[in-house]
Amino acid sequence: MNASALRAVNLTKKYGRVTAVDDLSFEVPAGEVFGFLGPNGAGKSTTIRMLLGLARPTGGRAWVFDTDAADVAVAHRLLAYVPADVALWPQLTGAEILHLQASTGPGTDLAYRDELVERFALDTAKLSRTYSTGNRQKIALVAAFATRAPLLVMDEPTSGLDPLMEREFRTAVAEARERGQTVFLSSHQLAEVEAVCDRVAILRAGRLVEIASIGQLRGLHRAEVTVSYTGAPPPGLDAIPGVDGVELIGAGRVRFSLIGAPAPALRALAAAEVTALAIREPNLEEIFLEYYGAQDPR
Ligand SMILES: Nc1ncnc2c1ncn2[C@@H]1O[C@H](COP(=O)(O)OP(=O)(O)OP(=O)(O)O)[C@@H](O)[C@H]1O
Repeated sequence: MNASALRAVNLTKKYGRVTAVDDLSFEVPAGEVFGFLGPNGAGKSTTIRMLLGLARPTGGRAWVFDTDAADVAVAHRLLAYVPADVALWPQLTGAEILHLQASTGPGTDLAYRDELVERFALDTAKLSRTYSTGNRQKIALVAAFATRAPLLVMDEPTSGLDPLMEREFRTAVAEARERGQTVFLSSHQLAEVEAVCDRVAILRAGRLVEIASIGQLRGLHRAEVTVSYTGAPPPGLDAIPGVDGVELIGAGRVRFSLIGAPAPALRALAAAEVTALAIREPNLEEIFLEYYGAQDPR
């Protein structure tokens, strides 16, 4: 089997004059938990629809492992999908739906599924038409996590979940990773992506603006450094590459932002009598805002 669980090459989708996805290429190695981020209208759902064979690309191609994404009969044996708006058969109970999905999908671990039903606090005896949005989402999540499909594709899967269930979701993603499943997770919940993903792709106006591990992303963005010292302030900070916004904040404290390797700044600090040093790395939300900040994404 191919070492890539998902591969997009020059994937493009135009709707009339709107280019929803523009020449997108990326690869998700098997076993990775991959975050797919972007503001509203960036092209995430359109990309997912092409990866699932639900929309035909205007240009480019996508593969699910070795299978062309358009060959849905084969590709969908390798994946489980949780859509953003979960629609269930209204006249079936949760249990009946889980049974149906286990018997038609790519193979289900029934014991694990029953454990997930407990952990997600689902009452599966109810008719699904009585379920809230969050409960419909939980049925779709339980059905997907319990499959042995090597790839799980999830589009905004936790938007309707409360914080306790969000925690279960994170645990279930970690368990999927331990089993070697690949998870492709489109999300607006940046703390969640930060907590569970190995790498993230950031999309803007249909184009890939960044693809990197969370650690690499932090390295590309500003960290905030606060230094306490006695005696004279550390000299020459302003002139150090990567150092910006040097600011004396009260007696014996200086703050500045830092991009890149900290070694030159640390050498300058060594000339002062430093009593405390704090480096706060940006979180994913701050990084995201730096990409999208003041600008209109479209
Ligand atoms: N069927 C369609 N016909 C015309 N334009 C479309 C269609 N589907 C999507 N678009 C346009 O393509 C662009 C990308 O939309 P898409 O739904 O993929 O974004 P998204 O990143 O998933 O957004 P969100 O976070 O709001 O779900 C938008 O400008 C949207 O208006």
